[in-house]
Amino acid sequence: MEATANAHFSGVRPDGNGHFPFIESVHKQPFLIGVAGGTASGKTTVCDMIIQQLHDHRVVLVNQDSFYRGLTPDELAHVQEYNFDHPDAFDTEQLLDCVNTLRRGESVQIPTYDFKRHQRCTDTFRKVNVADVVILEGILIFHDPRVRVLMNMKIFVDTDADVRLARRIRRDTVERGRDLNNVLEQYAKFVKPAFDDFVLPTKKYADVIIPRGGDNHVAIDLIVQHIRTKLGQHDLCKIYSNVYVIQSTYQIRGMHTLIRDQETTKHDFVFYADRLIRLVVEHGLGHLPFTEKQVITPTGSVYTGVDFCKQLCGVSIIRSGESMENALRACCKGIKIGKILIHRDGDNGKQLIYEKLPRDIADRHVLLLDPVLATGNSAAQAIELLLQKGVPEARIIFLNLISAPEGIHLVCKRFPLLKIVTSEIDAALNQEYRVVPGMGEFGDRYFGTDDDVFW
Ligand SMILES: Nc1nc2c(ncn2[C@@H]2O[C@H](COP(=O)(O)OP(=O)(O)OP(=O)(O)O)[C@@H](O)[C@H]2O)c(=O)[nH]1
Ligand SMILES: O=P(O)(O)OC[C@H]1O[C@H](OP(=O)(O)OP(=O)(O)O)[C@H](O)[C@@H]1O
Ligand SMILES: O=c1cc[nH]c(=O)[nH]1
Repeated sequence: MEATANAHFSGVRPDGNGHFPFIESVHKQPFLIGVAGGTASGKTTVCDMIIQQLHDHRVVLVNQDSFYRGLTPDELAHVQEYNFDHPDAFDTEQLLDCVNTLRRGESVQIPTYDFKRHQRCTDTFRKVNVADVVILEGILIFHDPRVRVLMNMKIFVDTDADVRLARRIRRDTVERGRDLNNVLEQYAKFVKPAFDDFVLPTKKYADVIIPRGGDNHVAIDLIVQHIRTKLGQHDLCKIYSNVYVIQSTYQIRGMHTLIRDQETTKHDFVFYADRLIRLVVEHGLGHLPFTEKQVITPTGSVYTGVDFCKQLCGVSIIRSGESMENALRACCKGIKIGKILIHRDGDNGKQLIYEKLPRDIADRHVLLLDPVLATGNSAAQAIELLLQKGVPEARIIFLNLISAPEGIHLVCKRFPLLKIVTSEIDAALNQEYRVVPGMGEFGDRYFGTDDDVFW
């Protein structure tokens, strides 16, 4: 039963061992942020605030401190002479290995370091799972160019030396039970010179310098906004400025998880596909031109707002595109909706069979509706027809739920002026031109025309 459903939805058949070649998770590289700065500059506070504000994304923190090398018996005997602030005090090779493992989408075991014994805890590790964002934090995290080059964003926390010294004295005496004289001696002998020689020179690599550390709420808000924008951007959005992916949130990921799950019932599939379609439609409408409009409110005051674009229509690609019509009608009262039927001849060839479009379509902005962009052939046929009818390319907005990179390349190269608004970009097409991971045959799942499935 499951195998039937599996083979149907993904268009993939199991190999001789019963494995489905495309059933593997497709990972996206995490966004890597480096946070450097002098001792007790407030790096931890900055990281905590970023994590807190990115609450709807998975964020993991990796401290450079975890990669301190344990001291040898000889070094331990002369611990007062040991320079914990020198780059050699860290096992950077191991840090690099861990970061590369996380970038490959695998979880990793991070060592734990005992500040009291100056030793690694040999039997305790911290398991770090892959996440949307990985923050690397430490005084010398920008020192090694091999680590630096992996970072998507570099932040330097810049706090006055006297503030840092005061915090350090407090932390080391109160939290780490050290003697005040030792703390001051270590600071003068190692911490300060190493800051000048190794930490401060890495400030030039920072993309953002935060004065006053965790107290600087404005800087942290701006950083979080930037990270959010970057997280919502697929690499293809960087290549084609006319591709828009709606901002991913856990809410949206949850809906995608449901519609992509082969075990989701027709009822739930329709419910969650409809919710996502509504979001895509609202987002797409946001790309239409607005004109300024003033109204008088019941308090007699003037409110300066905007007026929605009037000359628009929808065009659905039969049959899956029809699933998007209700959402469009719900947002735009009385909107005209034309239809185009394209017949799939084999898997790659497309033939236009039927069209019924508003007569004045050339004067309208067109929202083209189809939940799946796979090879892009259906969309390209539909767009060609709209252009023949006189619709300017720049007035077409193509709305869909899932796009394959192949379809995006085809449509964007051929029609660079139109806009694509989608809710997720998938990994690829399989040999049968189905989107993977995908959601199977959208039309069959939405309209319940699949007899083989088990619901
Ligand atoms: N005495 C001693 N100092 C150590 C040891 N290991 C690390 N350090 C000190 O720990 C410091 C690194 O951590 P910091 O950047 O100050 O710590 P932090 O808590 O991340 O700092 P902020 O979050 O910026 O406040 C270095 O300056 C080292 O001198 C140790 O085993 N013994
Ligand atoms: O980018 P492409 O490779 O052209 O594939 C995408 C097309 O495939 C699906 O329609 P399908 O032909 O399965 O018909 P349906 O709408 O009746 O399900 C989908 O709704 C698109 O129209
Ligand atoms: O994966 C695909 C490809 C085309 N059409 C679909 O509905 N799904």
